[in-house]
Amino acid sequence: MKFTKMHGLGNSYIYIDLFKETLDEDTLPELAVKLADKNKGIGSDGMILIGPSDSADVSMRVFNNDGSEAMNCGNGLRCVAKFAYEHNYVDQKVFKIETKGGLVEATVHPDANNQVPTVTINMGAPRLSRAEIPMSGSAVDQVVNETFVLQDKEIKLTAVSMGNPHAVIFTEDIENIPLYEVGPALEKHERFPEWVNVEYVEVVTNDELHFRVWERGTGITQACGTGACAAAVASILNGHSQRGKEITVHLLGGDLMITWLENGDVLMNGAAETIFEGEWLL
Ligand SMILES: N[C@@H](CCC[C@H](N)C(=O)O)C(=O)O
Repeated sequence: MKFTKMHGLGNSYIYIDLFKETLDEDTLPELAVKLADKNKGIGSDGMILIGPSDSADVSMRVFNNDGSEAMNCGNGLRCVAKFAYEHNYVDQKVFKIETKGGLVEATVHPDANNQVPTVTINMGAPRLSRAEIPMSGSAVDQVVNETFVLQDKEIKLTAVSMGNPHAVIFTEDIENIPLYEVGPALEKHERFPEWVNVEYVEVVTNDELHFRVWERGTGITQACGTGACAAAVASILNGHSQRGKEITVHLLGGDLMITWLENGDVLMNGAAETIFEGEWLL
């Protein structure tokens, strides 16, 4: 089986091209775990499948490195867009990608050699009600700076779905956050029936945020694209940032530019890189 390892700001996945490869559905979770293993596999944050779609130009499926399947992946979308354009699976610079969390629109920005260093994804509108996150409690309510008791301590969180669930916690000191304790405890908390990605955000200015993530099904990663979108939306919902204005999110692996447009959609712009291609022999 041929594969390509790609990353978006250090958030790396093993990409399999289902235009060429055939995989048995039952083996996918186990394959993701094996490929992602840094000692016995290739090493990555998970596995992403790129394939044909009935409703869009290409499709993306995402598996975390614990084998769980996610509905969406922002860094993965930019890499899928780059891959699809560079492999001529699309012939336009603007095209649609199907995810389990819905359809998104990709715009690639190719260089003079027709290679794609950066991509903008229109992620669609964030989903903000508890039912859409999902999170227990009154279905229609939004969760903005809500007090949450976690292991007898109070934290304040804002919940945002970008097709996948995020819990955003604001901090005044990003270098001293209890991510290793709060991340796993909140990720699998019973109030999030599908579990949750956990983000800490420090507001630098109204258009600049520092960001750290504990990803559902993976743990700490260098970057999370949907998480950066959720952080920008949460910053606006909490009155720290402005709608319609680009926000630079500083992640461990680099920067993403996020804009929550007045029409409701969220734009994410950032890098996508190919690391290497290879053949999986096991
Ligand atoms: N790294 C991703 C998100 C991957 C899925 C996530 N861990 C989940 O389970 O929802 C991104 O860049 O958005």
